[in-house]
Amino acid sequence: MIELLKSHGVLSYSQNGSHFEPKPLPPPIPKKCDWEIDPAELDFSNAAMIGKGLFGEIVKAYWRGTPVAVKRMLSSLSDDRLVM
Ligand SMILES: Nc1ncnc2c1ncn2[C@@H]1O[C@H](COP(=O)(O)OP(=O)(O)OP(=O)(O)O)[C@@H](O)[C@H]1O
Repeated sequence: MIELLKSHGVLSYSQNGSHFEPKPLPPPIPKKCDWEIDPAELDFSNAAMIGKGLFGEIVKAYWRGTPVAVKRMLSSLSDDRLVM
């Protein structure tokens, strides 16, 4: 088992080289993902509704000049007590 863990790089030598120990965990993933956009960059000046679902409406807006579909939660559902 030790050999298997070593071969997968899960174990490494301790600092003084006397024994193997688990590798330190990588740093946590940052909260803001790189695919997350800043809502302030959405341009709704020529927005048009293009669809509606149970929880929200879909509007065509622009992000950095690119047309995008934005789902906006229905205001009737925006009360925290109703959001699951
Ligand atoms: N990316 C998109 N581009 C164009 N139209 C879209 C896009 N996403 C949704 N729509 C339109 O909006 C309608 C509703 O989409 P939505 O994702 O809200 O549906 P839903 O999954 O049924 O909704 P809900 O999860 O709120 O019940 C779609 O049927 C479609 O006509």
